[in-house]
Amino acid sequence: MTDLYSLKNKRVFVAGHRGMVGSAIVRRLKDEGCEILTASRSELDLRDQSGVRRWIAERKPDAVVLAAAKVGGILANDTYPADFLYENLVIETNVIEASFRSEVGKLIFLGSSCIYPKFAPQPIPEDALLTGPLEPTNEWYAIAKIAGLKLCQAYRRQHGVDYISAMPTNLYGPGDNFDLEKSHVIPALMRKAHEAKLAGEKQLTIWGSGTPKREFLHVDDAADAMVSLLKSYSGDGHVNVGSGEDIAILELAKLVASVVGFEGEIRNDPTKPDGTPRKLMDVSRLFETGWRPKYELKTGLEDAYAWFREHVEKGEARLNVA
Ligand SMILES: NC(=O)c1ccc[n+]([C@@H]2O[C@H](COP(=O)([O-])OP(=O)(O)OC[C@H]3O[C@@H](n4cnc5c(N)ncnc54)[C@H](OP(=O)(O)O)[C@@H]3O)[C@@H](O)[C@H]2O)c1
Ligand SMILES: C[C@@H]1O[C@H](OP(=O)(O)OP(=O)(O)OC[C@H]2O[C@@H](n3cnc4c(=O)[nH]c(N)nc43)[C@H](O)[C@@H]2O)[C@@H](O)[C@H](O)[C@@H]1O
Repeated sequence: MTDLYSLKNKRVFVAGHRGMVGSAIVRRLKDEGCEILTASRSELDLRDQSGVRRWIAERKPDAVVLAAAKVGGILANDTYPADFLYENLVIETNVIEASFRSEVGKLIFLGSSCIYPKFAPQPIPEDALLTGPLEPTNEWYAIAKIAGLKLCQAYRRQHGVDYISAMPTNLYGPGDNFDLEKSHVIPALMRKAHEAKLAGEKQLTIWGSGTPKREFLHVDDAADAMVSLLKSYSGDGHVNVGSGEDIAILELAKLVASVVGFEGEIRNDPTKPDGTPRKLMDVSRLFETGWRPKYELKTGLEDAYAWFREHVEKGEARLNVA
């Protein structure tokens, strides 16, 4: 990738620095020689418009990474539609507008692969956006994320600012949310397999039919891609960020079980939703820059499980989230 924007000696605000993605971006940015600005939620609630305007005006970052959001898996998205739509809309509008007011030159907004239609062509190219109905379990979150990427595009077109958007696929890794009801599939299955192994249980239950396919990316690879885009991408269109490979949920469950060392039976719970049948993104726009992920799924899962075991023993893993 050719660098167009240097982060050296820049002041970079990472919104959401305590989350899985934000903390990975902070780790990755340490190689860039920049000053990293952060604010905990108690210091700055990103839903507070005047607070966000004031905080950004006082700190004057050069660049902003917008990795703060209300995030959850399929059931959380389906259960709390108002929270997922309202909180995400307000966080992104506050941060993007306040950044523009304070003359922040560069901003990267993080969306999600759920922005695409439920039955989009596979692999999903960036131009599949707004070509069909969304997956009902996460349409609220998807609409907020579409608004966020459109807001970046609108500020770019009207005001000429260099605000870009990345759409990451399903992510996993250190710092994930392991709440059994509100998490994504990998942390949920990892915790279920770990607890079943410790308890000597003979069965583990996965949600839905096990047939949906998903694409996964280790969060450190995602953070590396985001920082690469921040330095080298300056386009009007959003960029898919993924591994380019997908796997059926039942196969994923078997892989997680083998990484954890759970040898029992895997059962289905058909009362839980499957969600979209397949969500593999076309990552050629990103791969054309030369960027590639470093983790294979199995080695990424081993890394994530090593992190989980260490932190669950110390009481530092997120097992119950609000
Ligand atoms: N995880 C995935 O599979 C995935 C996939 C695609 C895209 N993404 C995107 O990546 C970004 C980060 O996701 P993540 O997985 O890192 O989620 P996460 O672990 O839940 O982190 C979200 C972060 O946002 C912060 N936050 C939320 N509401 C806030 C508020 N009102 N004020 C201040 N801070 C607030 C949280 O603060 P607290 O620590 O105080 O709660 C947390 O630090 C999101 O934009 C998400 O859409 C994630
Ligand atoms: C990246 C995120 O993807 C999310 O969709 P989505 O891929 O279905 O998110 P997940 O919650 O990871 O679920 C992926 C698939 O795994 C199945 N699954 C099996 N067992 C489990 C389990 O124990 N927990 C969970 N959570 N799933 C499980 C689930 O039914 C679904 O088919 C969106 O709701 C968000 O908006 C976001 O975009």
